[in-house]
Amino acid sequence: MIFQDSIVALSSGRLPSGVAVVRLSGPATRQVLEVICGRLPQPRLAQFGTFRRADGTPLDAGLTLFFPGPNSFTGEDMVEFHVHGGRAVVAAMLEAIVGFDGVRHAEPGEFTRRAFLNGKVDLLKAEALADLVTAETESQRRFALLNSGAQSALYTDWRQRLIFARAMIEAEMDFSDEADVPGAVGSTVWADVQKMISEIGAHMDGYRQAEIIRDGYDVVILGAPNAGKSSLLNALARRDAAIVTDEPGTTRDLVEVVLDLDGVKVRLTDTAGIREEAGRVEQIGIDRARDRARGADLILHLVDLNDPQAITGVSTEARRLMVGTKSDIAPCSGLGSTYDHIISVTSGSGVNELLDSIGDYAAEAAGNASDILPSRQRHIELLRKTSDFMKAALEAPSEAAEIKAEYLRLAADQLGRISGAIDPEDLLDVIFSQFCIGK
Ligand SMILES: Nc1nc2c(c(=O)[nH]1)N(C=O)[C@@H](CNc1ccc(C(=O)N[C@@H](CCC(=O)O)C(=O)O)cc1)CN2
Ligand SMILES: Nc1nc2c(ncn2[C@@H]2O[C@H](COP(=O)(O)OP(=O)(O)OP(=O)(O)O)[C@@H](O)[C@H]2O)c(=O)[nH]1
Repeated sequence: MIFQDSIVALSSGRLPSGVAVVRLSGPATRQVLEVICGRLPQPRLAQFGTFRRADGTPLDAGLTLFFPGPNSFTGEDMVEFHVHGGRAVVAAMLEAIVGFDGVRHAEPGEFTRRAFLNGKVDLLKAEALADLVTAETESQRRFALLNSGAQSALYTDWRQRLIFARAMIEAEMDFSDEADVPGAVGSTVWADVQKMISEIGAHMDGYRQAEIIRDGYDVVILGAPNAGKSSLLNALARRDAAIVTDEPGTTRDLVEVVLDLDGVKVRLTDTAGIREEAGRVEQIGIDRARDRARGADLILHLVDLNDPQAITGVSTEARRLMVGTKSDIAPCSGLGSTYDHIISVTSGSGVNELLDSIGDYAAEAAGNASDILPSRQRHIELLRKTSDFMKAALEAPSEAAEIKAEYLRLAADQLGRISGAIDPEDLLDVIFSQFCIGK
């Protein structure tokens, strides 16, 4: 695809920085290079020199990397100017470059969008690159890197098998008048369609794991007022995120902290202490606590060993750890079997063991980030449609071979939409607007 506009942006991070990378892509690249560097540099070799405006005044001195199209990230002529990372330096470079005819500032994700439109990456890879840029934990990084290739391969394989299945069914239709066509073609084809339905189903089941990697493993601290919930949250977060007092009912709203436990993102939420007689504001907090517990992955149920009190109205499918608190002032007698952990935030006893347990459960739920999983709701919706069309193909009566073949075509098309091979236009704005500028 040939674009008239050239696009420029700062592609490296926040200024000031040691070095900043200004990236330009499009047909104006060569002309800009001839003016700013005074010549066209050798392709794909870093070259040092002075950058100048058209009137010869110097802008900065730095490295240039020229990627002639189509062998570049976008597929167009591209150049990277590696300049000193000062605000004024970058502003002067950008201003000089947008001064050329046909050059404008890039929109978020526009370099990757051009890479997609030029066939350099498919939508799955583009999404994975966005995930790689925003990855904060080790498991997010590994997952995004894996997805930048493996998801495409998996969906392409299914799509090709579906296209093959349809071709076989259509061939069988064309030759059905002839007596000696082997009827066995159909049965192998349908066995493979059945097999793909279960493969896709198993793959979709992994979406929760992908959500945990992306959004975090959801841990909720519950307990009666004064059980020591906020103290534990602060101890695990190693900062004063929640207010601690000896007054029951201190925490009224949800307080959330994000932890990185051995490369897995964990969201830890402190809640209002649950009790029956509460004032209006406190009651709202208690309702929120019960709500939050419903969707949690793990509940830490805290009980003050000196004053054990039940909590009511909590329904959740989450795993629950019973945690006895304030062991430093508790009489130590036969408490072991009721509690999974016994802790004292004051003395620190048991806190690291509890943190290790949370980390183990989170790591188990996130997996080892080596499975190929669907990574967007968009993928799930299209996979579900794929699978529904395949089921419809199987269920249609065998004399309606044409209808069966049509369902297989529809199924294959849904997979084509995931990678952007089919009908991508309506999706592009949604997907690329979530990128950062310069990517
Ligand atoms: N300086 C710099 N570092 C960077 C990037 C960049 O654009 N610039 N990247 C930006 O994301 C990533 C690397 N991704 C890249 C992907 C493709 C090509 C590229 O030139 N592709 C050509 C040639 C491939 C080849 O020689 O094998 C092509 O696809 O035709 C360059 C970088 C991370 N590091
Ligand atoms: N001795 C001792 N006191 C503790 C310990 N943990 C918390 N406390 C005290 O218990 C009181 C209540 O602690 P919080 O952490 O505010 O309890 P909470 O469960 O968040 O209370 P609410 O917000 O009212 O629901 C405070 O005075 C804390 O200092 C502990 O391990 N040992």
